[in-house]
This record gives sequence, C-alpha cells and structure tokens, in this order.
Amino acid sequence: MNPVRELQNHGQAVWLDFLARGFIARGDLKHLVDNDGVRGVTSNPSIFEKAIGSSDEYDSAIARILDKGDRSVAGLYEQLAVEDIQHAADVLRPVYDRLHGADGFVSLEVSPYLANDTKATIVEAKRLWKSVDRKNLMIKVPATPEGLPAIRHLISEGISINITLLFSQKVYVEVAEAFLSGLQEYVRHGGDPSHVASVASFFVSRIDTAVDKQLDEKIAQANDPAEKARLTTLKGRIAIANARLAYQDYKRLFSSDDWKRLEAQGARPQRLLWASTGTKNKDYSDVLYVEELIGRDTVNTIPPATLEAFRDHGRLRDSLQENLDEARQALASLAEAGISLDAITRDLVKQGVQLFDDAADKLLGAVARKRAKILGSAIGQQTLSLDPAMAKSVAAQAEDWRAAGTIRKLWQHDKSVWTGADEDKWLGWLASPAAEFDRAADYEDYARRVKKQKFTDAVVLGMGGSSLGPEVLATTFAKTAGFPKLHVLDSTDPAQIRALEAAIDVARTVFIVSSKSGGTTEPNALKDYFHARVAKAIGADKAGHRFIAVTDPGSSLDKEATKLGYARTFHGDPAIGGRYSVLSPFGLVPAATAGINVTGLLRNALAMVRSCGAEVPPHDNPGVQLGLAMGLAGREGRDKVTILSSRKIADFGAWAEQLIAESTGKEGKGLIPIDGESLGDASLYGNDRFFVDIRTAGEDDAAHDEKLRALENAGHPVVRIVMNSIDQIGQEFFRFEMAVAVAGAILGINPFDQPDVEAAKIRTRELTAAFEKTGRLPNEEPALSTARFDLYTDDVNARALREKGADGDLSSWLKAHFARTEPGDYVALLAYIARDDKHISDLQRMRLAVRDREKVATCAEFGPRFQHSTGQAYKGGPDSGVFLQITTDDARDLTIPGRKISFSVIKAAQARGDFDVLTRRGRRALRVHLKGDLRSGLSQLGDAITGALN
Ligand SMILES: O=C(CO)[C@@H](O)[C@H](O)[C@H](O)[C@H](O)COP(=O)(O)O
Ligand SMILES: O=C[C@H](O)COP(=O)(O)O
Repeated sequence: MNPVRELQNHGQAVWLDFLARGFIARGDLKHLVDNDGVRGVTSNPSIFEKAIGSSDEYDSAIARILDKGDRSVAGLYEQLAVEDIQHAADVLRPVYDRLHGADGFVSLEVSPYLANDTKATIVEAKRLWKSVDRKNLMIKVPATPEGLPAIRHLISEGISINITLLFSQKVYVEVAEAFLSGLQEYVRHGGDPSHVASVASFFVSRIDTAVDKQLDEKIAQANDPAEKARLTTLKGRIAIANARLAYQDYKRLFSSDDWKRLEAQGARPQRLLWASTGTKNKDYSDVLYVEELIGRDTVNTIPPATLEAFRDHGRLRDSLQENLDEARQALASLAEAGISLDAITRDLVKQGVQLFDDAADKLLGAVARKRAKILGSAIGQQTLSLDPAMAKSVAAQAEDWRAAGTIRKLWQHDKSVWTGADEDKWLGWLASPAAEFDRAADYEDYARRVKKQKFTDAVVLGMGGSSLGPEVLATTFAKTAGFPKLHVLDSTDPAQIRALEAAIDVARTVFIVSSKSGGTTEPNALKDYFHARVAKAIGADKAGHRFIAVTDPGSSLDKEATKLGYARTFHGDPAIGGRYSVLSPFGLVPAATAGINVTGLLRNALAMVRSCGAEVPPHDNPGVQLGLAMGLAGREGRDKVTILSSRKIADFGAWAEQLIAESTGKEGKGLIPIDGESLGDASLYGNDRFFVDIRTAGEDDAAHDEKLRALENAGHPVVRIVMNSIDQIGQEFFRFEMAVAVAGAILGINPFDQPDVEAAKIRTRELTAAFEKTGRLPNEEPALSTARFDLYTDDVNARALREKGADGDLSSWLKAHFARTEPGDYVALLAYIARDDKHISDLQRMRLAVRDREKVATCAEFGPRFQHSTGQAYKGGPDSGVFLQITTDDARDLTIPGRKISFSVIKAAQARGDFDVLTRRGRRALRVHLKGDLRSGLSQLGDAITGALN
C-alpha cells in the first residue's frame, strides 16, 4: 500500500502544506486526495508568495479583477487567496462530508502583520471566514501572546481555527486551554460544538535547525571528547522529543473532565498538527519528521517534496509515543548543556512572524508591481534617476523601512514614525480621498445646484492650504460650460483685489470663504469686503446666499456663516492640516463649484492612494520612494527640491511648494522648494539640487528635455513623473503628500506643524494693534533713503552689508547682499505687490539674473501669499536663505467695511512682521521699499540688480 495513504491506518491525517491555482485547476490536488488519501490543505504567506508572487500563473486573474475596477494591493491578494482557498475547500468537501466534518479542512492565515494585535486579528479572521464562506475552512492565527486571546474569542464565536507558529509545550497548553474555554463559551451561548474544528500546528524541523546551531557551537568549544559525543547525540533529536512530549500534554488535556463534558455535547478535540515537517538538514532522513511523529488523532501537514519522498520510501510505525523517557532525558541534557529551549522557542515565534512578514512583503510587492503593470498609464508614471550612491542609500532605507513595517505604522497613525510629538493627530489626509469618494454624490448634487444659479464666476477667498490646491484646479482645468469660472484670491494687495473685482460680475458671483481655522486675517478681511460689495449689488438681505464657507467645525467662520445666512457650510476634518487638505472639502468644494468632475478626480486619486497603501512595501510604493529620495538627498545637502511643472500643470509647483516647505522647513532643517525657475545650462547648478519634473504625456519639450538630460548626466538626481492627463492631478496631490510625510520622517521633524508661521502672524498682529490704537504703524528708520526707494534692515545685517561695500547707492547694497551667498545658499525675492503676469515676469527676470550669475537656487514669491507657504522654511528651515523683500506704497488703498484698518495697512504690517521675524532669526535679509510709480520702481530695481550682479 502507498505509505502516505497508510498513515490513516495509524490514526494520522495527512494534509498538504502547499497550494497553487494551477495545481488545483489541473486536478493535482484531487489526485492526491484520491490516491494518497490527503485530507486537508494548509497555506501560509510563504506558500502564497511562491504561488502568486514568484510566478505569472495569476497574472490573467489579476487583470480580470482589475478590469472590473481598481483594487488595493491587499484586496487583490486577498481575492486571489480567497478564491484559491474556496477551490481547495471544494475539492476537499467530499472528504469533509464523508467524515461528517471530522476532516477535509483548508486553512487560510490572517495577515502576519497582525500577529501582535488581538483586535485586528479578530476582525480579519471574521472577515476571511465570511468571505471564504466554506464549512471546511480553518482560519490560521499565530500563537503569539496577542494571538491567544483572539483564538479564544474566535472559537467562542464558532469559527474553526488552526493555531500556527506553535513551538513550545508551555504555549501549547495555553493554546489548548484557550480552545477549551472558547468552546465552553460557545456552548454556553447555545452553539453546536460539533461544527467547530481546530488544530494546533506544532512546528518541528525549525527547532532542530535552531538547536543544532547552538549544539554545534558548544561542540566546537568542548574540549572533553565525551562531552562532544554527548552533545552530538542530541543533534536532530530535540524537535521530535519536544513534539512527542507535547502529544502527552494533548492526551492529558483531552481526557480531562472539562473536555469530557464538551465531548458529550458533540465537541471534537483540537488535534495536534505537525508543521514545518520538511527536513532542512541534508544529513537527516528526508522523511524524519513524518516517520518519527506517527500517532493517533494527529495531523501532519507535509510539503510536496516530503510527501513524495514518504510515498517512495516512508516506513510506518506508531512512533509518537516511543521512548518518552529518552525524550525527557534529551530535553534535560539540552538544559544541562546550557541551551535554553524556552529561549529558542520564544525566538522562533518572533522569527516565524518575521519570516511570514517578509514573505508577505515579497508577495504584496509582487502583486503591487503586477497591478501597476496592468494599470499602466492609469497611474502616473514615476522614474527616479539617482547616482549609484544615492540609489544605494534609498534602497537601504527602503529595506530598513520594510523590515520595520514603517509604512504600515504610518498608515496606522503611529507617531513614532516621526518625532513622537502629535503627528498621529494630523493624518486624516490618508483616509480623506476614500471618505470623500463615498460622499461624491453630495458634491455632485451641490454642483447641480450651483449650475442652476447660472453664476458667471466663483471666487475662493483663502490662503495657503485653503487656496493653493483650488488654484491648481482653477488653472489646470478649462472652464466647464454652464459653470462659473473659478478664481482664487489670496492677497491683501489692493491692486490685486481690484483686478479680481474688475474681472468678475459681483452680482453673479459665488464666493467661497475658505479657512480651516476660520481666524486667518486675509480671508476674513476679503469676506467682509466682498460681502459689502455683494450687498450693494443685490441687496443686504440676499448677500449671504452668495457665500459658501469651507471651514473646520466650530470655527469663528463656521459661526459667522450661520449668522450671515451663507448658502452652505462645508466642514473640513480637523485631523487634516491645511496643506494636506486639497483632497478634502477645501479642494473639492471649489472643484465642484467649477463643475470639475469630483467623482472622477477622486477615483483617479484613489488609484495613487492604493499604490501608496499600507501594504505596499517601500520598494514598490511610489510616494514612499519619492519621499525617501527627497529626504535622503536633503540630508546630504541636496535640499533644493526644484519642481519643473509643464505648461498644462504649471501651477502644481505652487501647491507642492507649500507642502514641501511648510512641512519640512523647521528646526534649522528641511527642504527648500524651488518653483518656476526655468531650466538653464547644467553649469548653473550647484550640487544642492534635487529635480522633480512633472508633466502630462505628450508634453515633450526638446530644449527642456535636453537640459534635464544634461543635469542627469552631470549626476543630479532627477525624478520624472508623467501623468496620462490632467485628470490624474489628484494622484499627484496624494503622491506628494505621502512623499513629504516620508521625507519628514527621514529628516527627523514633525511634518504637520508650522511653528514659525505663527511667529510672523504674532508680529503682524502687534503691528496692526498698534495701528488700530494710533492710526499709524510704528516708525522705522531706513538704512538708506533716496527719492525712489528706502532700504531697511536690522543693525546686524546693515553692519555686515556696509562692511561688504554697501554705501549710498542701491546697487552697492544689492551687490553686498548677493555677495553673501555661498554655494548651497538660495536667494529669495519676496515681493509684497500684486501677483499678476507682469509682476511675475519682472520677478522671474530678476531671479534668473541672480541664478545665472551667483549660481544659486532662487525663489520668486509674492506676499502675503508665501507667508502661508514657503515662509515657514525661510524662517525655520536651514539658514541658507538670502532674502530680498520688496515693498511699495500702494497707489490706491482699499478700505475694509467696518474696520479702521485698510488692505494696504494690513499688507504693510504683514511685510514688516515677516521681515522682523526673518532678521530676529538672524537671517540675511534686506528690504527695498519702492516709492512712487511701481512699474518704474520695479524696472529700476531690475537694473540695480543687474548692476549689482555685474
Ligand atoms: O502552520 C502550518 C499549518 O497549520 C504550516 O502551513 C506551516 O506554516 C508550515 O508548515 C511551515 O511554515 C513550514 O515551515 P518550514 O518548513 O519553512 O520550516
Ligand atoms: O495653509 C494655511 C493657511 O495659513 C490658511 O489657514 P486657514 O485655512 O486656517 O485659513
């Protein structure tokens, strides 16, 4: 007779420790069931890794699933695994029926990542039990300290459980007790115990591998030949001795009175199952862990090669209860030799979890790659071109993060990923795309209502996180027919406010007042201003209906919106910081107002959320890859993240700028985003750059691409991101959010606070309070005053500049100022003037002149907008900035109804507040205040800069 089949006659069931789709489909499993009498199947993460991860057998199934709609990587794996388990269970169902539920089981393991989490194990086990939906299923749960209560709980709910990663007799007893007590509870609640099956998977060969290693060390150290011989006899015997003694515990536990009572009610014993029964040491028999463990009411789950070997030359005898004294003696000798089996088995549990984690990482990484390949251009493509040393350090960091499960921790809101401050309270952005997608119908309903009102324009009044995302949407998407044109106003500059007002029809405009805190100066002033304008145009009683508020619940704006009868208030999530809020109402309400397809935007974004998911290992996780590269490059001095956005998504950099600067620039560390600096010759760049080129497919620009290639060839890190179309913009929002959170962890800062933004706000409030009191801002002494400009700075800067040759002429001051730049520094122009096309190109000319001459990175920013964005890094980040603030006397001021203070005064206070904080922080800063006509003032400044640089 076939020895495998014959094991049945010794009361032992043979299960197969293997599973694969083709193996079942081809009928190979059925063949083993029919011919070898195989009565069960076990699976584990390593088995699925081999089946799914290391073959292409599942590729068509993955494509078929994705064809019906995108899935998370874990979801994809789970669907494949559940299908395989169902198929195997169906093959074994006749065995189960024939044996009246005594055997014929297939096991599916909960995620190894949950091994130390009781609650999550219970939730997942129940979910898997339900989705496989087969009576002959067992859910595998590891015998970790946290697994034990889960095992008891699941049994008490009538779920059949296979307890895995069991190595020690002591833990085995606990497992059996958990089973008994769980089953008692199930019966107490009226359950029929005959439906509940359980096995305790006691691992064997791994024990010998670990013990033999220690024995070999002792043998090598021993001088006495007799001692050497004694130790040698223990090799290859401990695992079997341990298992045999565990079986004695089994017999005792399952003959107790407690058990007998349960048995009388139909309960079936929890059988011991021998796992890890493939021989690892080639010096031992290839069927050692089968032949030596044959006994009644046990199971051996055997890997295919061992099964074949046993079929070929296995010998049968009732071995399990042989030589028990010898077994005890062997364990005692081991202890005498100073080897602790307890310690070894404890380690083996930990290692076992880690091995399954590793297998799961490998498996999920492979599934992630397969998903990405099948989805192709449906996900924005990212390539990292890094020099070998940086590529190596990114790979090493990715491996550290993989082994430590850092991405999972990040998704689980574990603040230890960062500084352990309060980062856990700011992670709402991880879940918001999915939550908002579920609410998409509400946005669509809202959009329909907006459409009906036939507004010509919609204006977002907000700053930073409340304005930059909407601005990307407003400038990236064309106006939708029938919907208002979307504008964003994030300035206190009177000319800019007037220009916006002139561009809209106030009587037919909807205003979106957007402020998370509700307390931000600019949107509040703008709201009052436009409320009065609308009231004048359509009547005070109707004005409120033209306003929408987007704010966090309970804010002052929330209350005011109710008081003023706003048409609607959308609440943000207080667990999302402003710069992370674009895929929440702060971006989505403006999008819906403008008729942008919110459902499509979010559906697209979710593809990237999945690509960056908790289960996608760092090597295959695009957001994490980008973040590790940015963070590690930054740590090595390549901290100028130069964003090159193509024409169609030109504004993306302005959003990314805030995210990067405000998140990372603090405690003297951080990344300095460089936006809008067009590419130049490779010789213009220092080795402080990190380039990110982002575009939509087909937006190739030969001249730009050639320069980028030159930079790449010169060894600069270059990341290329190609979106299939602008519809994928939501993906990039999420990719960058994840990347910046990751970079923050690498830099060792809290990426969710903005300590230095507050400092400027406080100083501004002091100045405006002084104005409210006295009717003017406090006096200030210029370092130099001429008919066309005044120069201001603090004493320290003034002294330093004079020492460098600054005298009575603007160019000399600028020359001295720029001369302070060192390699690795950046120069930032901070202009408190209207942000319009002309001024943008004026600043661009100036910055490029500085870049080309000084060969440093440059920023061209408008105040007060940048104060809510890059301002954080300028003040709190690395002390590598050289700042030139540009202010002016506004030709025409603009009053704010009901307030003493005007827009011009607010802007002046903001500029001074900002400048004061810069100088108080010891930054290199100079302010040039242009007098008289702004255009000619800017032109003279431009000339002075050129003069200074030459
Ligand atoms: O736990 C069970 C069955 O319940 C098995 O599937 C178990 O995971 C396997 O036997 C082991 O993982 C295989 O271990 P090894 O041969 O790699 O040492
Ligand atoms: O990025 C944030 C800005 O400082 C605006 O904040 P807010 O949304 O609370 O008005």
